[in-house]
Amino acid sequence: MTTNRTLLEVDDLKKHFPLTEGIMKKEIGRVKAVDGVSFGVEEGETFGIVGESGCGKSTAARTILRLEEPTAGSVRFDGRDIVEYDRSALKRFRREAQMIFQDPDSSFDPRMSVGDSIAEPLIVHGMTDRKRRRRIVEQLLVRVGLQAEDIDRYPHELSGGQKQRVGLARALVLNPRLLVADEPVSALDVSIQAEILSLMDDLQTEFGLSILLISHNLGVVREICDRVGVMYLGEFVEVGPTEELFSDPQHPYTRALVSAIPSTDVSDDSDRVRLTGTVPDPSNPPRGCRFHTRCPEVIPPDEYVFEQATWRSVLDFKQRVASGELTVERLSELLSPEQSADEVDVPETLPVAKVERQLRTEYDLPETLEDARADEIFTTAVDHLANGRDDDALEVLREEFTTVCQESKPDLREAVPGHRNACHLADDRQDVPADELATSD
Ligand SMILES: Nc1ncnc2c1ncn2[C@@H]1O[C@H](COP(=O)(O)OP(=O)(O)OP(=O)(O)O)[C@@H](O)[C@H]1O
Repeated sequence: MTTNRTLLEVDDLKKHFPLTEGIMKKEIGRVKAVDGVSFGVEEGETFGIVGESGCGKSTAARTILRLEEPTAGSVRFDGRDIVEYDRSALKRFRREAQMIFQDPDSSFDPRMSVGDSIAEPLIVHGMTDRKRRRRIVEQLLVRVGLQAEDIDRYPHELSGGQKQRVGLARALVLNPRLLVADEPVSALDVSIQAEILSLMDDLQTEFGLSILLISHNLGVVREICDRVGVMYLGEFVEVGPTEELFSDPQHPYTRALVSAIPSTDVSDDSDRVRLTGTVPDPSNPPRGCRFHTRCPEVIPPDEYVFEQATWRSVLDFKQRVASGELTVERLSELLSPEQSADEVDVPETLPVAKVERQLRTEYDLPETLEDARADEIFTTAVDHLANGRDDDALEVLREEFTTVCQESKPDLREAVPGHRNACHLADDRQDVPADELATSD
């Protein structure tokens, strides 16, 4: 139950880590782990951040809690910027904003009893009355589904699920207003996951908590989040109400993630979107839309007619040429897959027709592209490659096979009230009145 009062407000938050070299630690680049993220969490609301491993979720959470200093942007908690907190405000913030982790062991000292672990924050914050502490801890243990007698047990005597319940008790003992949960259930069995999520949901209502839930698992965020932000390479690509985001995902990346959620009908994967390629390096993110290098819906150039899947393959080919991988040497290896790399004879030039056949097979391209002019460009590029002129091949491809997705960065904009997404495909929709959008399919 939210109050419509914003507790946490994150504005254009950035956290970059320097990449250094040598003993002088010369900066040679920056990992843009979080690169301009904005969202708010209301009192009593659960906001989820979801995305693949390495997209910056944990760094965002740690920076929001000021466990890392932000590179830029602001985080306001209850209206005040956390970067400007003095010591006493920071101490209060440490009480009001708590975190739980994937591995509950990391928050426990194995030599401390469950009771002592949960009570530790009370001592740190000045509660000296031992009996009172014990009473509070016993009540909390019951509240998180354990027994008062568990107070004298030790972490090694507990199962993973029980440990996470103790982790929750410890996080709640100071009566916080915000709980940041970083992959709180991903180390647990699926049956236990549902129990812990349902417990978090109950505790939220009971304690009037706001929760920031971080997970790579869409099923988990769908379970308890009111709203979700989908993160890719340090940025949000879509932010919206959970059910809307799952039933009508606006961004191709969200569509791909949602389609990959295992269906109850295992034979039905007809709508499943398969993403090609790996997540690019966050120290050198792609130009334009960061997702364009993997996007199944990447926009083709106006000048040519392409089937969508063919255009994706052509761009994959262009990216491989740009990576400098398709040298005559590498192509020779591709043409002789039965030989090991050091056995392959590398001539100065290769037969163009053979290379072309091989590349068409590899990129699942038809014998001739639908658009005759596009086919000519492809053949010209292959001709350059087969003759060792990689730079010329790249120049032709760069000049002719362009996409707005690479050329300009889409803004995160509201296409439907309360639902933002950053995609050029949605740009046409920006001018349509919101009430029409809500009813259009
Ligand atoms: N202290 C650090 N120094 C340098 N790079 C870092 C540091 N912490 C994180 N990174 C990098 O920042 C990027 C984002 O990492 P982060 O852990 O926030 O992602 P994540 O989405 O939480 O992934 P995971 O679920 O795998 O932890 C990664 O490329 C990671 O290697």
